[in-house]
Amino acid sequence: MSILVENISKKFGSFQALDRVNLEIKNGSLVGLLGPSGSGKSTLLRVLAGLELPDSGRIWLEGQDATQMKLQDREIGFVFQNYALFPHLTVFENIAFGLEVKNLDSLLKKQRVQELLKLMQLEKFGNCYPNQLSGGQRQRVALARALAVEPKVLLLDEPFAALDAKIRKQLRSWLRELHHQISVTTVFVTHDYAEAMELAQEIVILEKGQILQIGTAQELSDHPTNSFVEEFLELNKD
Ligand SMILES: Nc1ncnc2c1ncn2[C@@H]1O[C@H](COP(=O)(O)OP(=O)(O)OP(=O)(O)O)[C@@H](O)[C@H]1O
Repeated sequence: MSILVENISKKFGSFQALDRVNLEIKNGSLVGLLGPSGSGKSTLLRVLAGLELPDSGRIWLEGQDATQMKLQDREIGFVFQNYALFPHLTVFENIAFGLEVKNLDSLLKKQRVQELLKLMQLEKFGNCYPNQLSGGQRQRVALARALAVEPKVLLLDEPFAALDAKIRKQLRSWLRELHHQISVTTVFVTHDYAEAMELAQEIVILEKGQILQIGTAQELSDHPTNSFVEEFLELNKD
């Protein structure tokens, strides 16, 4: 699904979290929102999800005005930094939970969960409980649950931030491969330059609620259009 963000502004009290943001996200792309803490990345993602209403501007999903549409009507999967799995449900049940809202018969549901377990390389863990899994495995379960309903957009808010560097790196290449396989339009938030560089086809740099530059990793590092981008990329290189 394509996404068009048109002149979106959002204030919290007197704080301008988003300031006239315009952004076009093509169907099937993998886009990273990158910027320092407080730059508005999560707010933009939450506005896309319908978890936050903008003060002004519009969100278009596949050409349809979705500005006032609720999360459950947007066909969006959302994954947060902390996996938020149900501890008393098995991996299988956690993934199936996403399907409860759909009126599928139990055989189809079972098949869909099995497919997702396979896709996430978690076949062996269907009967385990979240506390028997590593952080990386839990985050894959969270992704599987988000994908269970076959969303048209996947929104990821710092999905790997709570994990250690090695696992984070593994999950990045795994997510890239997954996106290659399923091509669902994906927008992820990160403050990690390396993560954005390695994962995103297109990187959006935010600062103080505004988009400073949009480009591929190569374009940004070769031609930063202003000194903030240049310094931010330089500072966060390693
Ligand atoms: N619900 C809210 N109420 C009040 N202020 C908020 C709310 N949500 C976000 N903010 C403020 O808006 C600013 C932007 O927040 P946001 O979470 O979008 O930034 P971010 O770029 O994702 O930062 P971080 O990397 O630290 O998560 C922050 O200063 C935050 O305190």
